Amino acid sequence: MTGNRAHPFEPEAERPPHPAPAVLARGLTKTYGERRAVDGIDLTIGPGEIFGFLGPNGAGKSTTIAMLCALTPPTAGRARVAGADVVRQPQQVRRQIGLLLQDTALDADMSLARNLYLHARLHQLPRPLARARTTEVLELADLADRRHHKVRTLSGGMRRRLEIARALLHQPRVLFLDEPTTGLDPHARARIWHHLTQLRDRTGTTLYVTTHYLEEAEHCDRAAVIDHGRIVAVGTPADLKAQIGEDRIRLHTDNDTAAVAALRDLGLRPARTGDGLTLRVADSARTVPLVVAALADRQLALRALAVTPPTLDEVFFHHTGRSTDTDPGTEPLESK
Ligand SMILES: Nc1ncnc2c1ncn2[C@@H]1O[C@H](COP(=O)(O)OP(=O)(O)OP(=O)(O)O)[C@@H](O)[C@H]1O
Repeated sequence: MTGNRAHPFEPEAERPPHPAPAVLARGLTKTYGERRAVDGIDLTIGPGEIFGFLGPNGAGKSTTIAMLCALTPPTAGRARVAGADVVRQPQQVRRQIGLLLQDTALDADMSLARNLYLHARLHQLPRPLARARTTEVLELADLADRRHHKVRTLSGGMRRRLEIARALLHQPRVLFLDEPTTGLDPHARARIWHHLTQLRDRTGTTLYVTTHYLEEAEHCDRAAVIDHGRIVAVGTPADLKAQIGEDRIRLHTDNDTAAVAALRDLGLRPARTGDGLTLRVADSARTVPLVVAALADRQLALRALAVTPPTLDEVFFHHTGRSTDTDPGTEPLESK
């Protein structure tokens, strides 16, 4: 967490003149009956940060967004978004945020420009400003040359860029995007992330992005992992990986059964994978030479050896006990 101030909930006038965090939450909680959908989360997100919010279905992502967007009040705890308190200043919060939900409706038979202009007018932008902002956000979305095309002619990725553009019409300081890449193919997903990064660089907008594609945390400045309403890990992608600090060594020998015994003698816990053995170790640079020497001692021929750093999926698994990884898996031999 960054940028904590001593008195984050002081009234506006008494606050120091430096920019407020884009999002600040302390002990934010939402209960439905007995169920704690969000259970005391703390967040500090800096202006212009791209912040990822990762978690499985039902973890509490949407409820957190709803509280931060002043759409539902917290049961306990406090939050400020763009400097405004979500309970005491909900209108101010709503004016300063953009929200892109998954089922955002665009009129497919209307032109891109018309969709945007009408949306701007709906949100009370005066006509000249609505026209100017329509042109500006079409340029930001890299869709200016299609302004008169009908929405139905767009690809899925372009459509998503148009939806993002629409959420930017009123120049929000913080844009919340709920699963913006869901339903897109990998190429289109990569383009959306490229687009989001450019957008942040050009406008300074803070982006708060939920995703269940774990590899997408790599595009974020920082990400949090939420499970059962609690944040179980937060940091840069590198921090998150370092928190579990385990490299994976995959190896294959001419006699893996004998290799298992050799590795256990070194105090390691090899697991069988489809085509060989896998080890998880804190320090692969130190372990690999020991492994190679131990195998050589037993005259076992090493056919292959590869070291991979932990993936974000492994971070998630480490913290939640669940995984979206389709990897054939590494069952410890002891459990067989
Ligand atoms: N209005 C509600 N009434 C009762 N329980 C709710 C309500 N809204 C959410 N919940 C419960 O709170 C928990 C968190 O839900 P939430 O929708 O925030 O999770 P999520 O991480 O956004 O999941 P998903 O990706 O499936 O939307 C879930 O157990 C859900 O069933």
